[in-house]
Amino acid sequence: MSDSRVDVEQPSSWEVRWKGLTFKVPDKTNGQKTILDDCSGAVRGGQVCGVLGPSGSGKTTLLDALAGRIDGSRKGRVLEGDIAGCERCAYVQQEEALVGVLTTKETLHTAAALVGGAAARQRADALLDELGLTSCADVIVGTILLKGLSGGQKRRLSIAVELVAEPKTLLLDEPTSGLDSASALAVLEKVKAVASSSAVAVVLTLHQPSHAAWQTLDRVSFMARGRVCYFGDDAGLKTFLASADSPVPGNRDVAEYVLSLTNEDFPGHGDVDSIVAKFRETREGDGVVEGSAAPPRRRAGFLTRFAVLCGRGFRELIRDPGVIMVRLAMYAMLSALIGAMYANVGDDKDQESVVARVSVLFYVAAFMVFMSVAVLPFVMLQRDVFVKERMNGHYGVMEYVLARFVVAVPGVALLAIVTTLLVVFPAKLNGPVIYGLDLFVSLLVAEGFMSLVAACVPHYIIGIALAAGIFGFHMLCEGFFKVKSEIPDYLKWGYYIAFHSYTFRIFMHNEFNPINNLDCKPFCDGEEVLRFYDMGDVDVAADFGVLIGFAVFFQLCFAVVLYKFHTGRR
Ligand SMILES: Nc1ncnc2c1ncn2[C@@H]1O[C@H](COP(=O)(O)OP(=O)(O)OP(=O)(O)O)[C@@H](O)[C@H]1O
Repeated sequence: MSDSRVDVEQPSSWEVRWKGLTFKVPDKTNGQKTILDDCSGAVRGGQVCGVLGPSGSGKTTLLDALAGRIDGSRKGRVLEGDIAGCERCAYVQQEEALVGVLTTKETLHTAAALVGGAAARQRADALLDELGLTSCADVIVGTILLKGLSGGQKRRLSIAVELVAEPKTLLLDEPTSGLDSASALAVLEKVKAVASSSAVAVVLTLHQPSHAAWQTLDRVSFMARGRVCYFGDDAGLKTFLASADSPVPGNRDVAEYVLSLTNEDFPGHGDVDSIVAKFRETREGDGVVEGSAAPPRRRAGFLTRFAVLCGRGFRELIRDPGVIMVRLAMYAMLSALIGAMYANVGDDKDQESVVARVSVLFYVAAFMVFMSVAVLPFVMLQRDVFVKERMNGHYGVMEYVLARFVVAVPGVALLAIVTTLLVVFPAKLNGPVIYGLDLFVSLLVAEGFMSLVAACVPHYIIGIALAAGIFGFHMLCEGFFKVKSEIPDYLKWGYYIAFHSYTFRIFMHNEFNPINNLDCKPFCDGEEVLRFYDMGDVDVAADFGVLIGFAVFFQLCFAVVLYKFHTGRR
């Protein structure tokens, strides 16, 4: 499909054109299911084309195909046809993917900063006005807890965000779904105005347009079971229907009539096969247009994009501190309880004290790191915004992953500091600095691991179950329940791949290495305790190196998974 895009000549005055689009997927019962069947159409810059049809008729799939978001290389699939004029297109999908804590103006200014240049910022300000968002410029988009923009305002903001980069073609999937008729009309009227003023070709899907909404459309395409029943303008539609022996009754709304005529799910529909056959005799969109390709989308440099993403991430963290605050409260509460339960244990030199110190260190290495699972739903929530922005060319994977990492560092540092203060000092353990650093690096590793899991699973419940299982295995292997030499050979790899092992080793060395004398039977000093736990050979610097290696490895894997699998292509 991608190669075939060059086969169609490019338009001079801007035009998006598709010809013979066919998409088939494997199907268990029939061998193959046709989702799009020889669909064609053309929309000029400044025009708005509405794609209508019953549910499941292939409207969204058509937009996906135009946006290049269908993976035709998957086994058993067929994707054929030619597309021109979508090289610089923006796609606004049905589900909004916006950052909830940013205001309307900030959202547009962030989009402008990612494009780069003063002109983009001016355009963002102009779009505020053009899309009727001035009155809500300082209102936040809205989160689960904080009410923000209305549905219609969010829809217009999503569109405005994409228009900042001056696309030539704008694809909108169901821009009016879930809106009342006045809001739906407002969205369509604004889109129509921007299309005219910026000469953007707009293709949008609609379900049941009101009469006023219908008037905003320059072109319409009716679809049924993946086939085009009609493509053209309003006047041509009536003529065509009359020629296809299905004239529009005088008392019927034309859009409503055609939708009932082509909806084969319910009784009373027309002969769709013959309407499609009739249209194919005379259809539009099969011609060839001449012209030149659009220049590529403008984008700020890598460092600017990285800085913008960092800025946005920190702003999110500060404005919506709920997640980090809940985590902080949990760490502080558990740490205070550990500190209280094991108060002054470091003053004692007996066997009980040795057992107690090892227990505290194991608990913190295992459970405090395990609590990083809380990161998972948060990463998954951000995933939709990432995919949308990446697909529309706002930024790439590397700057996104780097910025997420940088934004996570202060929160993780805070968790490590609070835990260290509330555990090490009341329990009078040794080496608070190394202890805190060990916990800090381990929590960063765990954050990276959880980000990777979040990128790999379709639902957070699966992710939490998976992470809990892996962390459980790590705890089992980290050298507490069974020391390294006692772990069966066939499971010894678990000790090495469990990053908890290195966290625990550093804790143990930090605690027991400085102890020169102990007042208990099996151990006369800290060295002996370490040897007992098979940790006589611990090299703290090397183990820190391994932990840092894990942190880098998980972030790289996270980037690779995002790059390969979160493309927005389906
Ligand atoms: N990759 C795919 N594999 C299997 N079936 C698919 C695939 N993509 C789309 N379909 C099927 O093709 C049909 C058309 O889907 P599409 O989402 O394009 O319809 P639609 O007209 O946008 O529907 P709605 O108005 O309800 O959103 C549906 O039956 C859908 O299940």
